Amino acid sequence: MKSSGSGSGSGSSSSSGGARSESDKRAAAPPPELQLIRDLNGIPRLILRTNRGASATVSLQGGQVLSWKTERGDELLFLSSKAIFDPPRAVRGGIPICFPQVGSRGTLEPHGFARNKIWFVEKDPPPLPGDWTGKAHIDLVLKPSEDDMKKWPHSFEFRLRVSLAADGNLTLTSRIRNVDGKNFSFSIAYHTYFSISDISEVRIEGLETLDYLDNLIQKQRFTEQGDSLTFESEVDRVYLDSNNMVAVLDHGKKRTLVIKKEGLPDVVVWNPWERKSKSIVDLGDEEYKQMLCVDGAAIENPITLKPGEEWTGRLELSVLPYS
Ligand SMILES: O=P(O)(O)OC[C@H]1O[C@H](O)[C@H](O)[C@@H](O)[C@@H]1O
Repeated sequence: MKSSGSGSGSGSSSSSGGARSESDKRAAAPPPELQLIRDLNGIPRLILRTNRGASATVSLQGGQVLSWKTERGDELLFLSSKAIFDPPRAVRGGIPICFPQVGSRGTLEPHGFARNKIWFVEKDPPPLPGDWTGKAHIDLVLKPSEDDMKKWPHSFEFRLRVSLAADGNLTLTSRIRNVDGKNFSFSIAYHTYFSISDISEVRIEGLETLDYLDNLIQKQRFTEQGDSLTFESEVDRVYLDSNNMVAVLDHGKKRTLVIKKEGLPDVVVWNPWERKSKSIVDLGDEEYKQMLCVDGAAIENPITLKPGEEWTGRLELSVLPYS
């Protein structure tokens, strides 16, 4: 577990009385903090905070991000008011990690077992290339149990770094390593539940003209025709081979959630709408209006790793004022 500081603070000594610039104030502020709390079931949760007050909460149950707040305290992720905190069940909301299977495309439980496992904090993970200066982060790791190996007989190490930049951007970096003697293949999704004003007030940009598999029509393939995606009924689709940037424009909340992704060609879009919501015990009947799942994923073409190989995938979430 680590909390990286905000850099060398270069320039912070230049103010000699008078009004200090924003960057001076930030450089002088204490470094980002990492706080440990426990939920009602004793499962540890870690809270990352930036100097300016943005925060993210990560549970060791599932390695699941449960909350992501701006510096003004606005929650950007949806968490159901009916959420059930009863391990090993994944919590309805936040960002569950679907691995090594997404949905029911395979023989495992829906969305695979990673979201139902307790992950461990890793104090000294192998170095991760890239510039992490100024980002508070934690490193988690999941390795298969004997039970997991019975269901999915492949030895892997799944490292997840959750980091929060000084500007509040949230990044989830996954590294999955094959430590087995034979190849294996997997699918993955960051099943991101965004908090929205109202489903009638949002649209998604960045999926226009793409092919998608419609989970509601036997995974049949269609091509998106519209300018941007709006919602009038249940949607459960896997958009294929998308650009590395997708945006959720929320007219009601006057903000745009931006999803940048690497190594994750597909995008799942899910809203259960009224009828399905009523059948989901840990979702309020009307809560479908306040949530929209937009997941960076690798589904259509599962990722294959040879012995010793490692795959990296990254999701970066940010929020902009709506224009
Ligand atoms: O209820 P869960 O197992 O968490 O799944 C919730 C939803 O996740 C994804 O978005 C799938 O595409 C949906 O088919 C599924 O209903």
